Amino acid sequence: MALALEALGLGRRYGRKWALRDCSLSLPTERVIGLVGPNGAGKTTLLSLAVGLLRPSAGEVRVLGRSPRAALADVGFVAQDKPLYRGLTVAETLRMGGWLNPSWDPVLARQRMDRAGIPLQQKVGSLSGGQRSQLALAMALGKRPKLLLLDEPVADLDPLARREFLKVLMEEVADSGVSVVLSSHLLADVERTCEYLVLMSASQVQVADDTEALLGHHRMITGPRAKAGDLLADHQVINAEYTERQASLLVRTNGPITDPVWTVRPATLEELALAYMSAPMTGANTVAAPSQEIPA
Ligand SMILES: Nc1ncnc2c1ncn2[C@@H]1O[C@H](COP(=O)(O)OP(=O)(O)OP(=O)(O)O)[C@@H](O)[C@H]1O
Repeated sequence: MALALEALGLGRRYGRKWALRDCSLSLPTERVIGLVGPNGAGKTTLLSLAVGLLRPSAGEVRVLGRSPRAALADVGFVAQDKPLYRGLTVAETLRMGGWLNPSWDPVLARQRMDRAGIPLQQKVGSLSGGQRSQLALAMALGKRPKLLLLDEPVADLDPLARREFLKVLMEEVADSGVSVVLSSHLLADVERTCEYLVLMSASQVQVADDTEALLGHHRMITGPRAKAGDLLADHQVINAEYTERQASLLVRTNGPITDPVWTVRPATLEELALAYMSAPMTGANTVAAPSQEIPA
């Protein structure tokens, strides 16, 4: 089966600055995939390359096994700024969705508006930011796409609307098998919704894997700072924090940690994301283990 999104050495440069570099990814279908990273990490750039709004400066991206242009009819995209015609009513906007998309599902799009309590006769220009987001999402879902790319779709929804929207997304994945890639800064939402995670920072993908597998491979470890060197030798330390006597380390384990001086517990997704996002980079898509020296 074709992948939802495949990138090979993908990069995009503005002048001399790389917005995205050395990005190689194989994202599976029929999942909700979270794209997480700090401001300026390259998330929007990756999504824009995937829908053909940007051309790569290096490498290649394929969407549903095709070029972005060839896959466009099967891709729903909601851009961060959710562009809509302010002079149209909600009903006119939905009708336009029908004219533009052969696979348009008017019932689904209208249901989304009903569930969000948005009147069909209201002008788009007079909707609140959150209501405009709901409409943009209804337009993307109404297209009945095979792949939905959503750039911070829930950022300006209230908590109830956010929960409702994420529930709808998960239902859509279960019912229609749509694949979803969504960027978000809201780690709690990502933890609840996403079965697969792509962590980005400094214009590079740092790690991409099943959320469960990622959580299974990482541990939070605390113990005596003086013994931290032993761990650095055997496991990949993603992030380390030290007090005078104590070390708190997030590690990617290479096996069980049996030394009783260490307190070992599973990492939360938030700890994992923050650790990778703040880890220094050594090269393409790799995470540097911190220096083998324990800072004084
Ligand atoms: N049109 C542009 N011209 C020059 N630099 C750009 C342009 N668009 C993006 N960049 C730069 O590329 C880098 C990646 O930006 P991008 O918008 O992809 O980040 P992001 O992860 O989506 O950030 P955010 O979470 O803030 O939306 C940033 O350093 C940004 O300043």
